[in-house]
Amino acid sequence: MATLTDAKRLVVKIGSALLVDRATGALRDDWLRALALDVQWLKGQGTQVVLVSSGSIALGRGVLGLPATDLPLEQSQAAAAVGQIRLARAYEDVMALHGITTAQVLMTLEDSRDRRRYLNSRATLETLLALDALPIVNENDTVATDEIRFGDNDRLAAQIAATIGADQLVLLSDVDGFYSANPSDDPSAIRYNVIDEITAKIEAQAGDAGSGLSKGGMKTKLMAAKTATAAGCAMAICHGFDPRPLQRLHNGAPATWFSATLDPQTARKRWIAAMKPRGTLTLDAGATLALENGNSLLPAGITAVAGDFKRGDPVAIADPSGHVLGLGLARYTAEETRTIQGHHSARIETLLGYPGRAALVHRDDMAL
Ligand SMILES: Nc1ncnc2c1ncn2[C@@H]1O[C@H](COP(=O)(O)OP(=O)(O)O)[C@@H](O)[C@H]1O
Ligand SMILES: N[C@@H](CCC(=O)OP(=O)(O)O)C(=O)O
Repeated sequence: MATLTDAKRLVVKIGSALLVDRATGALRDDWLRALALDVQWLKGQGTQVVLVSSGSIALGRGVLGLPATDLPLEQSQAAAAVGQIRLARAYEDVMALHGITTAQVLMTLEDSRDRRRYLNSRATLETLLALDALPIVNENDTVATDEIRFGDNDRLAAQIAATIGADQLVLLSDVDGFYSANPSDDPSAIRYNVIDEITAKIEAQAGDAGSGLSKGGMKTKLMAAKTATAAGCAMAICHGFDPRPLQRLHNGAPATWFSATLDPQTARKRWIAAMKPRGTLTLDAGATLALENGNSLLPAGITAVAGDFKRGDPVAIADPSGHVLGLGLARYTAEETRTIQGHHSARIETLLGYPGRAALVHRDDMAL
């Protein structure tokens, strides 16, 4: 079974009920201060951490004097606008005490559906992690309309975990795991320790959210588990209300773990391999060898470009004899590729008139 400190890359989702006091609508400062200790401890062990934090609507509604009931969309968006700025500030203040730089990342569902935006958000998150910043992600509630929103951060967190190839996702909740029935309605319900496969029986056992502040309940947590585990990321649901929940989990606090059956790299390569190519890049012998040695594909090694593709589209990669080696996601359009093919990466800016990325297909975006 997975343990927390095995994770190289960890995504932690924090539900509204943990951050915001239900009775007063105020931020739970002590809890947040203790969370910073958990983050510092994990980073000290070499784990890269991304937080997905809810709480903007719960915080903002208190400030605006809105009721703690379901709000109309415009009011919840207004509450999110007021709450998000406070939430970001609170994280910044508390993490700065430990020398941790925070970064606010606001996402919409479209950012994960559109491949270009998906690749851009992935590159930004990768860069933030490389620069040792702590990304704090939330849905961009103020602009996301009903049809195009995640609506809950359980699925957003799973999407982020899949996007950055995290190996573990922890959902800090107001319940210590997934039970055979909603434990607040059925005291005889039993908690699962490990779920290897999400069967129809398990799906039938998932209920809605219990508290007025929360959105998802177990239904969205199961959807999150499907997304995460299919991307090679193990997922835990555990109780987050008491201080230092991550250290508690590490020390054996009760939880439900959803197992991942493959690693994130393999999952990503399978995902790419299943795509339909929009064009073909033919390589020279040197580039073919470079790819076989695990390198990215540079424009210099391309001898021919077929098809019409946009940035982020899948393209087939062929050796000099036309034999298809595999698939990759292009970082340039077909037109741009034709302009820079056969040229050294240092000349890209001169040829295109704007700076570009050195690799045409990054090795992480390739399935050979
Ligand atoms: N099978 C189940 N096992 C555990 N909790 C369940 C189950 N079905 C429904 N729930 C409810 O889901 C709640 C947790 O989800 P939610 O309220 O959305 O929390 P969060 O704010 O962490 O997203 C639990 O408190 C419980 O009331
Ligand atoms: N984006 C919303 C969070 C929605 C949500 O999933 O809430 P929760 O069930 O408490 O994790 C907010 O910041 O209020």
